[in-house]
Amino acid sequence: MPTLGVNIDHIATIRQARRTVEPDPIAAAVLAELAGADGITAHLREDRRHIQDRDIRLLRETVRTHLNLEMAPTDEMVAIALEVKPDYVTLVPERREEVTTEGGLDIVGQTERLAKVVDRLQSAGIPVSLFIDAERSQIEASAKIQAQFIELHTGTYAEAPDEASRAAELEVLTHGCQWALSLGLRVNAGHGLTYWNVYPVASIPGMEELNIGHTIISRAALVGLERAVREMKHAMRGE
Ligand SMILES: CC(=O)[C@@H](O)[C@H](O)COP(=O)(O)O
Ligand SMILES: NCC(=O)COP(=O)(O)O
Repeated sequence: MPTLGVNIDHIATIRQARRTVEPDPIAAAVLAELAGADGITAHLREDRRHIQDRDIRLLRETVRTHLNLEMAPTDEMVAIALEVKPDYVTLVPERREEVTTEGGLDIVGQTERLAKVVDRLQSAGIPVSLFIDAERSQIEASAKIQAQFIELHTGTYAEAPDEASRAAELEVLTHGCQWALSLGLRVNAGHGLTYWNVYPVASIPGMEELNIGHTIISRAALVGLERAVREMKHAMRGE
């Protein structure tokens, strides 16, 4: 059964709605860990729409499980990662006008550039995960540039319009995970997972960590963060 990385971006979304100081993502990370989160994920976006640089620096000081910094593969973000030293970095695609991440990073189309970013981070002792679609070519390219992890984009699975297409997407994720493991990659997954769709993905053999945010924070707004995290841990076990 995979571990749970709680993405606290949307605690910061609520704070930024008023450009104020609450709710504090740092407090949210503490509560999430107390409730059983195995890791904390935070996405420092180029436009700082939610997580701020201050949040990342304080999370580094306070997270007791492990800190996953999601970021675009830019010089600015690499410099921040090298300074803060998260437990691992997940490289994700970003477009300023996107509402949320729309797909996986194109490793095949920018292999040389991303190889340099992966090397800079991993040479500094920061393992790198590449957020990709479960396509064989992207998985092979990720192994070629020697990333330690991939994170399979589960958005297409999550947004599947019916049971048949969802089952087909689950097969794609399962085969992608198996292929990645055969190439020596470690495998995480995330994006769009909810209490209702998480169990089949959590059941994929070899899946190491699921990064889940929006659905947990949405439930936390109604029942509290500790309960929302505990219920996600149960949902991942099919309970
Ligand atoms: C890569 C991914 O799917 C998420 O981890 C990402 O953080 C989504 O971006 P927002 O949190 O800004 O929606
Ligand atoms: N990488 C996925 C993540 O961290 C959270 O995505 P979501 O659950 O907020 O869609």
